[in-house]
Amino acid sequence: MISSRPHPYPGRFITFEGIDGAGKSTHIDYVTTLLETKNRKVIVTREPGGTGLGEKLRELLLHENMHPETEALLMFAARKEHLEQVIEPAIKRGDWVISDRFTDASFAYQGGGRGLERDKLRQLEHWVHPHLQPDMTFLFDVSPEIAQARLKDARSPDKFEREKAVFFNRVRTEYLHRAGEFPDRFRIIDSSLSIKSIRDILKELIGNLG
Ligand SMILES: Nc1ncnc2c1ncn2[C@@H]1O[C@H](COP(=O)(O)OP(=O)(O)OP(=O)(O)O)[C@@H](O)[C@H]1O
Ligand SMILES: Cc1cn([C@H]2C[C@H](O)[C@@H](COP(=O)(O)O)O2)c(=O)[nH]c1=O
Repeated sequence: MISSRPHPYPGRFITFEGIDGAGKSTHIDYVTTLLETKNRKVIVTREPGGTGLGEKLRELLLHENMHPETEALLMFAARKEHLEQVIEPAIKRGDWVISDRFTDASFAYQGGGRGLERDKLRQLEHWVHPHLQPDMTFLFDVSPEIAQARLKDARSPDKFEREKAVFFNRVRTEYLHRAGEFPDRFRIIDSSLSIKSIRDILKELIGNLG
């Protein structure tokens, strides 16, 4: 059972989620600047990654084929390091942590995309962070067709980005399912809107976070 309080610390933990190319990175920069103008100390990080070991695991995860359960276990292994070394120390100090992806991505990609049972992922979630959840999760929701058109020519695709639209439709559906399970935490952003419209929405939502 996951605790109803997100965590006991004075800082804030905000996560950005969505299918590849949904626009997370574009808006992380904007939200960081917004928070810094309010004199918040902001730590921007990402998953998989965020630590020395996590970045090594990211290389394997994004480029090597492996069994879906191996993929899930390595995602959570990287997450444990990330929590211990970066996320928890920062929010204990009172800083604001913005992470480009967290556990919802494992439910969406390894669960929805690869077909792993939710129950197995819940067990890993409970093992790795039983008493910590993000304060707020922005889900950038957009069709795989729009996202893939945006990513086209941006960079050479990794293992996930080479997946077909049918995979990303399953990932998107699982993200929306997760948002339905945790409506207090999730804010769903229509990522087909213009960058300017999304910024206006984010400004209002961040303002409400205190
Ligand atoms: N609302 C938007 N309208 C039009 N283009 C956008 C919008 N948001 C982002 N883009 C463009 O789409 C591309 C992908 O955006 P971005 O890198 O932010 O996505 P991402 O979700 O972080 O992707 P990934 O998960 O693969 O890292 C970029 O070229 C960005 O400028
Ligand atoms: C945390 C996490 C990530 N993934 C996937 C999702 C993306 O395709 C890549 C990360 O690339 P990005 O450009 O930094 O978004 O990893 C995953 O499958 N499961 C996870 O738990």
